[in-house]
Amino acid sequence: MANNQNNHNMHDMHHDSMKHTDHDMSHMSMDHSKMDMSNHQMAGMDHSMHMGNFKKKFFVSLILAIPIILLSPMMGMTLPIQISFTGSEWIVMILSTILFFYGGQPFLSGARMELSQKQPAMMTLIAMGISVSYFYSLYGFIMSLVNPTTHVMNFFWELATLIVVMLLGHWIEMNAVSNASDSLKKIAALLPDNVTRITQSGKEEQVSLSDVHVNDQLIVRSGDKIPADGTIIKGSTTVNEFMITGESQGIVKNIDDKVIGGTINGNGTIEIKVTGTGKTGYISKVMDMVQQAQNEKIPLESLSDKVAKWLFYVALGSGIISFIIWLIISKDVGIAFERMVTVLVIACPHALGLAIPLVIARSTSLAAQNGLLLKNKKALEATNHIEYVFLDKTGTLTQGQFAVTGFNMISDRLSENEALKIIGALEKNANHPIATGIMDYINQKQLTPYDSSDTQAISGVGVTAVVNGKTAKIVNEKGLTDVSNQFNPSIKKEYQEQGNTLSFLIYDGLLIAMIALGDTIKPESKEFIAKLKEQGITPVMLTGDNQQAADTVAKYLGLDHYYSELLPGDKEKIVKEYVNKGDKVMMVGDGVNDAPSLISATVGVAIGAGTDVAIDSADIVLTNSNPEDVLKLLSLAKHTRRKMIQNLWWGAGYNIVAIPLAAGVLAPIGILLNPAVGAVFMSLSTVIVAINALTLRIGKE
Ligand SMILES: Nc1ncnc2c1ncn2[C@@H]1O[C@H](COP(=O)(O)OP(=O)(O)OP(=O)(O)O)[C@@H](O)[C@H]1O
Ligand SMILES: [Cu+]
Ligand SMILES: [Mg+2]
Repeated sequence: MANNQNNHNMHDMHHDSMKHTDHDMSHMSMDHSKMDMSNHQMAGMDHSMHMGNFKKKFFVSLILAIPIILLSPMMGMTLPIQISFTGSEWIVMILSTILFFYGGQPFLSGARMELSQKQPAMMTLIAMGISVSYFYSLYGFIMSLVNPTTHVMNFFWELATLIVVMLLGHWIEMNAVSNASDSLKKIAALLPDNVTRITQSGKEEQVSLSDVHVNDQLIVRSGDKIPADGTIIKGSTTVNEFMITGESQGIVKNIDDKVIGGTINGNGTIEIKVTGTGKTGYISKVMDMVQQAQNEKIPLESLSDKVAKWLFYVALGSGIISFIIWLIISKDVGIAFERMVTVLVIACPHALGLAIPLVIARSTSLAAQNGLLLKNKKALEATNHIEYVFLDKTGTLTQGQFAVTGFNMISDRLSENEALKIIGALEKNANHPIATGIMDYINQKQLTPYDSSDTQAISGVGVTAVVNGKTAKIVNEKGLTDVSNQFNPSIKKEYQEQGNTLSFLIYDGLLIAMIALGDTIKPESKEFIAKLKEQGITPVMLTGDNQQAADTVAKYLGLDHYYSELLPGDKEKIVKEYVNKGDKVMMVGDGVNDAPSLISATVGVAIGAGTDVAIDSADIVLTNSNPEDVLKLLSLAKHTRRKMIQNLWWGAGYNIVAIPLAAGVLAPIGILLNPAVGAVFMSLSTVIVAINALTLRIGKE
């Protein structure tokens, strides 16, 4: 019901009418305690509260309107079922008065709100429309009582139909609004009420979800919804994470794998250890993000606000002008008033107020279902103008799952196993994908790493720590500046040609060993690069890895541009250079070393499996680790924009035709709308806008 002049406005209004009206809450399936959400976090909820309100008012008003219509003499027309008797005009007047105050109440208090904020808008227009009809009719009624021979027309029946149609229109519309933001609600309603917890003594107990805490152990049977975020401690299964990633295929999960509350457990029974529930849970965080995104304004929205404001004055002006002209032509105040009311009603910029928000609501929830989390609304808009996509290599274009492909001793000071134990000591606490690959290798050999202290990452180079009292380092070639011995370059040649990443162990200033690791390119990456190029977007790879490895990947993927051996600062510098030149740049990355450049880019996109820093720095998060989701993002951005512009036309542009029509320019050829028909037109434009928003899809290109 509120047009979105601004969000505060909306909220205030909701609270305002919440105090005054009773709500039908029965349709609300959401349990607040579960997710700990306030009204402000879920715009959709506010709307549905009003729906209850409009629905009831609509039906009551409809019942009141029937006798009014039947008992009213309709401007000379005689209906077959026309009834009137002595005193029946009193019934009409009394029922109309009730209808005006009861059915008109949402519009009247909405208008009061708008006026108190000095922002007259659609509620004011509607309120003016119904007030003019009511008070003029009342005046006509009194006049004909005083002097039965004067013929002052009243249009109580038109008032009645107008209010009924307006209530219906707003009810339908709220329905559409809440459908658009429905998928968020669906996510919230995902969690089961009761869960099975394992007590300390190993027994099973049923508890309600609100009593579950972090570190509790829960049993999730096959087919059940997973009630909280957690780590699997027993069993294995497949999980359907459709709600979060848009990917409907089950994902295999084993012990130590993470599961997300709200997703659906497939064929296995598992025990999980809870890592997050309620507010700390993943879904709750996602909803916060989405909500935040909906709270800022994009340029098209500010435009629609401005147009809506103008429309108010245009409507008021046209209303007054048509009143004057019709008064001159017809010399009948009643007819002139009727024209004015029709103009006021038809111009209600209702559809306009909803044009953009509805598309945004639909677009954000569509995005969430497809594994694209928009942390920032402007980012989606900016995505439309992207010229360059900068891509991190490791973890973005490649799997980021390293396997050791070779291990060569350079010095014979230490044994192979000793060298590996030192490497293990360095890598066991590191979180780089290389570290994970190396640890797998060491574990396979069943070696126990030494203890280490003072572990420190050398960004873009490697790791250093103190092991057995001496300084140990694992570094790439950049880190080989101060070693006392040399190595024969022929040992690295073959590995390098195959695009391996090479790391060297330095212990106590001596170069000890070389370890080569290979990563695999994601199968989707090649097509992704090709499609970006097709769309005229230039892909550029930015990597901290060595030149050879970068070159191999670039050649394979058909990338014409790449930068290698970059330190985190270098990535940011390159991004900034382009941005400062005025280029629109999207950065896609996952690692710690991508975070600064994600912030600097026009649009920063983090790959979901990435590090928290990357996710925090990004504008958009892809929950799947599939780079092709960038294409979905581009498509969504394009379609969203298209729908917004279409909706602006439906919401505002239709007035170009409707206002003159309502004012009666076609009266000479016999077309004259009455206020209720005007209200139908205004509702129609809103419904069109809503349907248009709901049909937003992500394209295939
Ligand atoms: N824990 C580590 N163990 C061994 N080498 C490391 C480690 N961390 C970083 N390095 C070395 O530093 C290089 C750059 O790392 P950095 O994290 O900056 O980039 P990256 O993530 O590997 O590549 P990309 O930028 O494509 O994601 C790596 O290629 C590797 O040679
Ligand atoms: Cu309206
Ligand atoms: Mg990286």
